[in-house]
Amino acid sequence: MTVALRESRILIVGLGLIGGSLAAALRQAGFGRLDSHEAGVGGAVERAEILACDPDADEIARGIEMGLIDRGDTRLETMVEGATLVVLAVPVLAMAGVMKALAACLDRAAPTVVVTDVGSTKAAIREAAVAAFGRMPASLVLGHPIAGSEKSGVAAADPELYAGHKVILTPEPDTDPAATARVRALWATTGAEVLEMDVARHDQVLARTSHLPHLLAFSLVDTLARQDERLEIFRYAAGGFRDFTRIAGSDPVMWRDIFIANRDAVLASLDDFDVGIARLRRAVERGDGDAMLATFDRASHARHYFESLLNQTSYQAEYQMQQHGKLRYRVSPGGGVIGRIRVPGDKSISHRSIMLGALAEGVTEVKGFLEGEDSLATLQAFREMGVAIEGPHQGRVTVHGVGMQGLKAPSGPLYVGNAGTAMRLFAGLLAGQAFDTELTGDASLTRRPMGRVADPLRLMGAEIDTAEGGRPPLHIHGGKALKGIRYDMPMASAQVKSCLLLAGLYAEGETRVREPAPTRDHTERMLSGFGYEVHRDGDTCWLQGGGQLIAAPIDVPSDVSSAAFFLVAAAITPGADLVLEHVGINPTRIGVINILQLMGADLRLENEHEVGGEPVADLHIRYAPLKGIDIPVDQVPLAIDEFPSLFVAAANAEGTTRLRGAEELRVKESDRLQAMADGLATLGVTHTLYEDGIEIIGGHYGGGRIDSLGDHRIAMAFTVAALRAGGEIVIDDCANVATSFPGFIDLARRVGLSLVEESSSEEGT
Ligand SMILES: O=C(O)C1=C[C@@H](OP(=O)(O)O)[C@@H](O)[C@H](O)C1
Ligand SMILES: C=C(OP(=O)(O)O)C(=O)O
Repeated sequence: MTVALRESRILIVGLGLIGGSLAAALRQAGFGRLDSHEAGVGGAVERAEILACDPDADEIARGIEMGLIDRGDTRLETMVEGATLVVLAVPVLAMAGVMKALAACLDRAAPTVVVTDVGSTKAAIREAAVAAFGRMPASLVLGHPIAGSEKSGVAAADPELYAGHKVILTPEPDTDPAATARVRALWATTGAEVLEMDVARHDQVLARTSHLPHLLAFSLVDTLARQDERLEIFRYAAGGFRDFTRIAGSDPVMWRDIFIANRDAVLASLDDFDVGIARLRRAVERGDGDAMLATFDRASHARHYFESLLNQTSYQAEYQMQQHGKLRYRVSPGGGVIGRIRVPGDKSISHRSIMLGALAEGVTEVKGFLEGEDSLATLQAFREMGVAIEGPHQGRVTVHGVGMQGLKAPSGPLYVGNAGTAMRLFAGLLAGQAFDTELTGDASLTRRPMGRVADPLRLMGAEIDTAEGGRPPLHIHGGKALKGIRYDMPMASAQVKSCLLLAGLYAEGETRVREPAPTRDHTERMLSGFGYEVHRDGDTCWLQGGGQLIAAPIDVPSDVSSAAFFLVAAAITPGADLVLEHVGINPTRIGVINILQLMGADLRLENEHEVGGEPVADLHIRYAPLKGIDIPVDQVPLAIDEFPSLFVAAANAEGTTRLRGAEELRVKESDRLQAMADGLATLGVTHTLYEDGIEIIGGHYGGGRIDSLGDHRIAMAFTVAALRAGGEIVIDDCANVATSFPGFIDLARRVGLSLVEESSSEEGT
């Protein structure tokens, strides 16, 4: 928790860009302004002050002139007296001298003085502190604001320099927590986000993410400049050069110091870089396009992932937000549904293809992989754990399996965006690893229940921390010996079942899961396809831990959950005649087909065959009037993701459609019962909402504006509803359609819907 900044006198030692910007940010936040009274809690009257000490008297004069500091001096001993917080903002190599000087005059400071620094490397500064003070003082909290600019000097001070940036503090085990809290308060006041890590980790992380890129930028610019003495070449330098080398304009002295101070960690990161660049060099030499593509591809995905991590949103959605603000669909009423289309690959199977491929011995070739954000998040997470994955390229992915024990600890949290499947299956798989992991997701996923997996995993011996109410993030402690359990699932969930089976691979003995109703069995099928024995007897499946997976090719069928939107579109539109090719018709997934047929849809399965252990067919649907039905309760888990579109079918059926026993819909990407009920109400569809279901009376309905709540399936369901609406339907917050159905808009237009995508920043908001 961050406490408020209560210092009465802050002394900044070293008034350059970093120290000056700190003063500017504090001033901007109101600290030490004439009209403010931060000093002292209980009514002290003195105004808080910012003082500076710098060897350059001109810098101090400029600082005073700019209103950043109250006064300053070139001698430390005259300034320390009365300071409550001292910030050392001198170059890294000057730190040792300053620490010594400080140690000599600290008795003049307030008894509770806290000292911190801003140095970019920490081990060398800790050494300097120990040399100066004889040990690390409990009131010295080392820190590093990760912000900077290629400019230098107090004249370039920027009050916004730290806003939204990270500041890493590296307290020691015996650092006074109250001192840490005060340094936190200092940085929080500048608008920075304050984190803590240990010194060694800080130096490694910074060597890779900051020091190495600076070294490369300095080197590249220098190499090119030397080759062309008149610098003629820079006349032709385009954006790529500018983007890559901006940081080569940074302060040379500061960077010299950093490379001296963080020598070992920088050399280690340079060694890694050498290996990578040598590999690329060989690929270029040999004209090995595949190798180049594999590298560029991994890098490009990693870059997008990095972006999304920063923004904590799924990556296409994030890109979309950056470019256009929030995405909205504007769907004209009417339209036809005619043609022959193929929807993208199955999301559930795509997730699993990467997971099992990564843990297998050998290389798994996947085709038909869903290039949606959910399954891409799974793919990226395995890259983070050291698995080489090529692609995806038009649905083809090559996973170089590392074996059951071959995953490496990721260097940070694994961010799985919007994907519940990824988080829950990962929980099981990661519980069995030797290393710790943290699983995070976007705002929607962070609201979803994870106790359903954490609780049974704990029974197996896993150690998992969740946020309040069993919500993400999940902290999974590695190195725990798991034991097989017999588990009666309280809800019909394939995610929970799959999570436990994956943990069971790492558990001693047998892991048995009983499901209250059949749920999708892709995990079991794929495990069998990878040579791992999975048994089933009635409602229970089980496996023995300790086996291994052998890579096998995977052909991912089209996703019946995506096909569902077009099945419903055709089912409700007079004159419709549509073929959906190569759709997965696994018996645990065909609830939507069964329900539509019960409602009277003219829906036939053609060209049925099997690919890689999963049945597929072309689905041929023509318009026929629908009638309301009571949805058989045994169909609910088999159609769990298809209800948003089925509700639209119900709104177009004659009579009443009743659904009960579907309380699971309340814990999906949104509360889908509520979200659909609200949208149907907007369109004027008569319905009654229950805790576990809904009754919908079919009939005519109008247009309106719908909030999809960022739920992909709500957005697509109401798009389809427009085919029979009396007016235009506008749907907000649609970017997450890309999580499961990239290209939805194009296919919708291709079959005959009329819609445009627009951003909420455009006219007519
Ligand atoms: O195992 C899977 O791939 C899935 C299982 C279902 O979730 P539950 O297990 O929570 O029902 C489903 O809603 C989800 O889209 C995918
Ligand atoms: C519920 C869904 O997915 P997940 O649980 O993986 O987020 C879905 O795709 O409808």
